Amino acid sequence: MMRPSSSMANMGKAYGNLKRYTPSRVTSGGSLLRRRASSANLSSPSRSVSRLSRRPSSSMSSISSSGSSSGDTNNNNNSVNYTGTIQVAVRPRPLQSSRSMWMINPEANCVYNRDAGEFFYDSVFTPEIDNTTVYTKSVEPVVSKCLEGFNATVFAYGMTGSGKTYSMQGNLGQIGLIDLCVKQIFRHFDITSQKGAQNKVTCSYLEIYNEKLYDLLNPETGMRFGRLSSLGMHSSGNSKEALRIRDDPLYGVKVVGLKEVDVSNASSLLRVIRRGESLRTTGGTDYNERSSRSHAIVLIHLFTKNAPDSPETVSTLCLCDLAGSEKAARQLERRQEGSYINKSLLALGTVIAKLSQGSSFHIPYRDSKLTRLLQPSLSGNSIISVLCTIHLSSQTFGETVNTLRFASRAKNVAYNVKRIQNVKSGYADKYVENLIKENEKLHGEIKQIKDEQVTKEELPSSFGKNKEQMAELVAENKILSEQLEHQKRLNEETVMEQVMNNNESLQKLIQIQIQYQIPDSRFEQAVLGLEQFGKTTMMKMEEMKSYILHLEHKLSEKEYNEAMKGKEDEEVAGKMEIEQLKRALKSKEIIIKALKSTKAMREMFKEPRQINNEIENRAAGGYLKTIDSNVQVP
Ligand SMILES: Nc1ncnc2c1ncn2[C@@H]1O[C@H](COP(=O)(O)OP(=O)(O)OP(=O)(O)O)[C@@H](O)[C@H]1O
Repeated sequence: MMRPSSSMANMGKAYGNLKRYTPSRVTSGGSLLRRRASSANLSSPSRSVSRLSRRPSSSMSSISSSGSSSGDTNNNNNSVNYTGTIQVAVRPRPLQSSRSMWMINPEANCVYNRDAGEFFYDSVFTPEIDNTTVYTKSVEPVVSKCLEGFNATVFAYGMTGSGKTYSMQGNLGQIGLIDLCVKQIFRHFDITSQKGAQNKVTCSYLEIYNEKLYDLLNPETGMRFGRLSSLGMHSSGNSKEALRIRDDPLYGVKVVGLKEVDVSNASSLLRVIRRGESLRTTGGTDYNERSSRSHAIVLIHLFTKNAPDSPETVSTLCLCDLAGSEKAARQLERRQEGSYINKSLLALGTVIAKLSQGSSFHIPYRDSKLTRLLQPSLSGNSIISVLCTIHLSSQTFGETVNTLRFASRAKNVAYNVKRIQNVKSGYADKYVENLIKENEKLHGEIKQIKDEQVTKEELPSSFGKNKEQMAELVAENKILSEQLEHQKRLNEETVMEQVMNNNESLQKLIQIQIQYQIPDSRFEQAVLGLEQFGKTTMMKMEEMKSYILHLEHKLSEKEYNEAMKGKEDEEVAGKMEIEQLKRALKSKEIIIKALKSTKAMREMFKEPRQINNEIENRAAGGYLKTIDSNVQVP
């Protein structure tokens, strides 16, 4: 925790008393380069100048006195450039107690803390300063430039409860910066219209709530929102219609369907803005009873023609009251909102940091809706003034340091704004030409998306179906193969049955032969054939045993059951098959038994035959020899 030094004990009273400074650790010098992205203003004609621009020297950083204008390099006499860096002002909110951790010196435009160091800006205000003073010093010059035809952006940045809304919107006793802008614009137009100028003003108002864009001037969503609000459901924001952002060939970024209201004077513009403000999402937090839960952006479009035949100047004044960064709130809804707010502010911080470093790499504008919307302004196509509001208490030390660092980085971001005047000839053509191109591009994109959808939706699904069918076929094929195999075995079984019958007959014959001791070579051959058959049968039985095991195993397998799903009949058939095979095995065991007995009989038969042979050999000499030599014992 930071501890104020004794010399700082009375710092609350010491605003403006800081006399000596050391070089800032935080405030960067003016040697930074940054690459200007191809840019276009949110609601003004595209100015896609892409070049490296060096941060102007300090003398150039004041718009009112030193902003430099130079002739446009594209030889368009109607185009003028304005170069500078973001103007940064710091405004502390008055402290409840008299103790402050910070020293403020408005003469030196410095904020100081012993631990955090010194921070220098274009303007540093004391806490008691009013909105009008803030306006005169840091906003009025920007609006003046906007009235000359340059795009301008003013935004308030700071932690929750630090005074952003108080500054931008004001309160009952304090006129806000937005109102002061409106007054300045119409004061100027009143004067110029008396000199024959034609002016037109339109206004849009939107908020970014939980990373969604809502039109604060849309009566439909407004009414719906109002009704829900009266029911105490306003803060969900889900009922409101979210708007989309899209790239625009002419304006760089465009909010699709955002209402643009024509206003003829200051009071009607202020009425419109009040209406939008009333619809903005707010809620109570630990730091602020009426905390803004969204980033609110007012867009005032100015169209000026100094004479009926002179070109029209178009510029946009973008006024943003950002939601404040905050620590995790107790309430779930506040926490969720806070997380969106913090993420978008982080994205803004990252973009500002990259721009201030002169990064020529990718600037992550698309990381949040806020940076996406502010892209045309931040990418150098708008004069920017940032009002950073801070707390001076010790509890908010970390947040204050973060805000001051953000402010220091913003100070280094340069812009090179081009004023374009709508010359009758050429501009309209260019506009139409751009629209045609955009239209063609969109057609192409739609076609591509459709094609992709066809590919995504049809091919994979048909492929999926094929895959399913394939799996089914494989399973069916397996089942059919098994059935075929089964049939073959059944056939073999039938054959074997016949053989068994034959065997029985043969056995009978053998018995007769043994009984009557009839020497006959046919018996010999028959016995040998039976032996051979027995061997084959044994082999087949082994095969069948393993086949039965295989089938039983398969039946227990999940995959097999899956394939058999819905085919209970087949499952029953499988079981029957096993039963049949078991029966066949039993029969074959009987055959083997029979064959064994046949063999035994043969042995028995052989002995008397040998005896007989010997007798007969002796008697008839070699008769059976010929027969024996023909017999091949396996
Ligand atoms: N400079 C100031 N002078 C007097 N009162 C102030 C000042 N700044 C802020 N306040 C008061 O502090 C309270 C919070 O201010 P405000 O609502 O403007 O904060 P905020 O930064 O907009 O907060 P959030 O981000 O939560 O919306 C308000 O009651 C406001 O009147």
